[in-house]
Amino acid sequence: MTDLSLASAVASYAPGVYPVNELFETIQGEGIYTGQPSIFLRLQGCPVGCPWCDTQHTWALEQSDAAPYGEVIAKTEPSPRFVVLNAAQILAKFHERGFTAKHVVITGGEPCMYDLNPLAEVLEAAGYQLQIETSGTFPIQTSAKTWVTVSPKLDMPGGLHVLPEAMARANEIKHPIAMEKHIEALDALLARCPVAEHTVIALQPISQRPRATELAIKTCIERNWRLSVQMHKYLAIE
Ligand SMILES: C[S@@+](CC[C@H](N)C(=O)[O-])C[C@H]1O[C@@H](n2cnc3c(N)ncnc32)[C@H](O)[C@@H]1O
Ligand SMILES: Nc1nc2[nH]cc(C(=O)O)c2c(=O)[nH]1
Ligand code: SF4
Ligand SMILES: [Mg+2]
Repeated sequence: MTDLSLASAVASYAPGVYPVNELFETIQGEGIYTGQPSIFLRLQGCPVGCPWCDTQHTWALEQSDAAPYGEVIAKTEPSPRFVVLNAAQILAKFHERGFTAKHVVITGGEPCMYDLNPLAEVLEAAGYQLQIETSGTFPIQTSAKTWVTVSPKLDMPGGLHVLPEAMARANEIKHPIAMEKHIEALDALLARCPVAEHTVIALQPISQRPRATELAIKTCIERNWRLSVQMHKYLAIE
């Protein structure tokens, strides 16, 4: 799928309407909210193309993958099938499914391809707290209260750039790393795009690789940064 056809597929959704690849309740496994019971809403579509991405099934947004809600929630394997839901329908599904978490993680795919304000308005009015997981390559359209986790993507095939305003808005930077050069790239990004004083910085080893994990631990101790280890993968949960 070309970036242009992805962009026009995204633009075909009215504000407040979202293609949902997954909707489930689990424990947040990454970043500062690790351990927090959370509802995960995974939106379809991403043009960034990280070669090690663990959700490559969310990249394409093909109309032929639109599916009924029942099929999407019954998935047992990752697939690009998605259901189109509006904000009120998403909230209704939370109630119907008996979810008890009050923390909602909006991820993807790249959720910031969509205007998340209508969703934030509905969910916050119902007492939910929002967190978004984003690459920082699209303008962040969400409520002021949303916890924004930016996982910067540098030199990825999508050729997109991290936006200075995304870095400035971030409550948390969660940088995936495997090699020393990824830390150097983060240093250069932080010099070019400053973050707020309270912004938490975390390193996340790519795919549990032992050398990446060792490097992340060492660097976090040296810099007084946080370590994020994708706890759900160690626990083999969703
Ligand atoms: C799948 S992405 C979706 C949200 C958004 N596109 C982004 O990249 O932040 C969610 C998080 O998983 C991280 N991630 C994806 N694949 C990973 C991997 N193989 N190892 C470590 N982190 C990974 C991303 O960096 C991001 O922090
Ligand atoms: N448990 C769990 N925690 C997560 N934190 C971020 C995730 C993501 O895919 O964005 C994720 C995920 O897929 N599962
Ligand atoms: S930006 Fe996120 S969803 Fe897109 S390819 Fe990279 S890790 Fe995967
Ligand atoms: Mg994940």
